[in-house]
Amino acid sequence: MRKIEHIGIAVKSLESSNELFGKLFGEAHYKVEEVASEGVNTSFFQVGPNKIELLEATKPDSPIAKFIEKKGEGIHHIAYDVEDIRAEMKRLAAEGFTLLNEEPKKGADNKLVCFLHPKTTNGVLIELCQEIG
Ligand SMILES: CC[C@@H](C(=O)O)C(=O)SCCNC(=O)CCNC(=O)[C@H](O)C(C)(C)COP(=O)(O)OP(=O)(O)OC[C@H]1O[C@@H](n2cnc3c(N)ncnc32)[C@H](O)[C@@H]1OP(=O)(O)O
Ligand SMILES: [Co+2]
Repeated sequence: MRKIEHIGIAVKSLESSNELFGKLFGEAHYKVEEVASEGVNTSFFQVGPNKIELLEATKPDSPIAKFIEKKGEGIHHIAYDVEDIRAEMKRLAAEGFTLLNEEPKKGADNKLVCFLHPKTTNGVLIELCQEIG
């Protein structure tokens, strides 16, 4: 893993959170993207070298809707940039981590992604991201 690619934050309303985080960071989000396969609307902020992803549920069975119902709004996952996602998935599976998808899937912002079950990572949902070249 090379660096943190983004931190994902679950929010109830993308519109009001875009305003809030825009004020916080002193700069507006640079992108909004729906990822229908995940049941989410996302927006992205660049804060110096760091990227923040806000996530709003688009359907009741979205992971974000379920997370907010149980834990409320807040940090939902940490995503790490990897060079070769398939190699990293193979390495982590061999180390005993539970992968939530067997094949990389299309994420937001031009990435292939894979998630690790938080039960195997001390309660933190981890996302692997590889830039689609
Ligand atoms: C926009 C695309 C992409 C990107 O490009 O960046 C994204 O970031 S998409 C983000 C949304 N997608 C996902 O989160 C996909 C991966 N998540 C899942 O597959 C599921 O959410 C899950 C982690 C397997 C949990 O699903 P499920 O078992 O159906 O839900 P429960 O609500 O029953 O939770 C079980 C258990 O897990 C705990 N949990 C759930 N989410 C998280 C989390 N984000 N961080 C930490 N823990 C989490 C939940 O609290 C339950 O624990 P217990 O109550 O103790 O059993
Ligand atoms: Co993410």
